[in-house]
Amino acid sequence: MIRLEGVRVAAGERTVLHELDLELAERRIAVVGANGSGKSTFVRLLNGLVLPSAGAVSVDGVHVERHLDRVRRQVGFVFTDPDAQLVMPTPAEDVELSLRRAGVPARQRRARALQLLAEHGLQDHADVSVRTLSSGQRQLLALTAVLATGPAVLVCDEPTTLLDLRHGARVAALLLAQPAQLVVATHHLELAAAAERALWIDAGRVVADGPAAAVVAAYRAHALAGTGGAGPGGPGP
Ligand SMILES: Nc1ncnc2c1ncn2[C@@H]1O[C@H](COP(=O)(O)OP(=O)(O)OP(=O)(O)O)[C@@H](O)[C@H]1O
Repeated sequence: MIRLEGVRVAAGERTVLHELDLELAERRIAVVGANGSGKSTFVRLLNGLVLPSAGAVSVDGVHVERHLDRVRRQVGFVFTDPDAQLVMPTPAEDVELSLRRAGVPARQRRARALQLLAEHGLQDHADVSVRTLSSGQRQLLALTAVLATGPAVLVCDEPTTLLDLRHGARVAALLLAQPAQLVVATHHLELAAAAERALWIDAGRVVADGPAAAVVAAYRAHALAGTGGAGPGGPGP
C-alpha cells in the first residue's frame, strides 16, 4: 500500500503538484496526462527521487523520506532514459549487479543473469558493450535489471517511449504480468487502460481517478478534442 498524505511539491514559487491525499493499493496503476502535467514528479515521489515540499509518502507504512535506503530496496524505478540507470559495461554485468544487490550468491549470478536476459529477448547481447545496444534494447535491459532486484513495487516513468510497436507491446505485457505492484506513468494508452486504476493528472492536480478503462477513455477523448486545461468528463477524483 502506497499512501500520500497532504503531499504537495513546489519548485521555487511554482506548485508542480497540488495537495494529494491518495491510497494506492491496486496491483497495477497507470498515471496519464499531457506533457508537463506532473506525472514524472508524481512517480518520482514514490521512491524519494522527488521529496514532498509538504506532507508525506509511505510505502507499506515506511516513511519514504525518513527511510530512503529501505524504501529503495522495495521500490524499483525504471527511468525514461535507460542511460540514467545502466552503469556497467555489459548487459550481463549490469544484471549481475542487480542480483548482487538482491543478495544472490556470486556463483549463481552469471547463470541467473543470462536466464533473465534470455527471458527479455536479450540473450544475444549479454556480453557486448551496453553502448552498442539500440535505445530500445537499452530500455529493455534497464527494465530487466530492475526486475532482477525483485522489487515489491515497480515504478516506471514512460517505459515504452523508446520502443518500436512490437517491443512496446512486449514491455507492456511484461509489466502487466509481473507480480510486483506496478505504478506506471505512460502515454501508451493501451498499457494504461489495461491497469486496474488510472490517475489522470492535469496541471499538477489529479482530475480523474478510477477504473483505468474509463479514466483513459475520458483522457483520450479530452486530448483528441484538443480543448486544453482540466475538466474530465469521466470519474472524479
Ligand atoms: N525541479 C523543478 N524545477 C522547476 N520546474 C519543475 C521541476 N520539476 C518539475 N517541474 C515542472 O513541473 C511540471 C511537471 O513536470 P513533470 O516532469 O512532472 O511532467 P510530466 O507530466 O512527466 O511531463 P512529460 O509527459 O513531458 O514527461 C513541468 O512544467 C516542469 O517543468
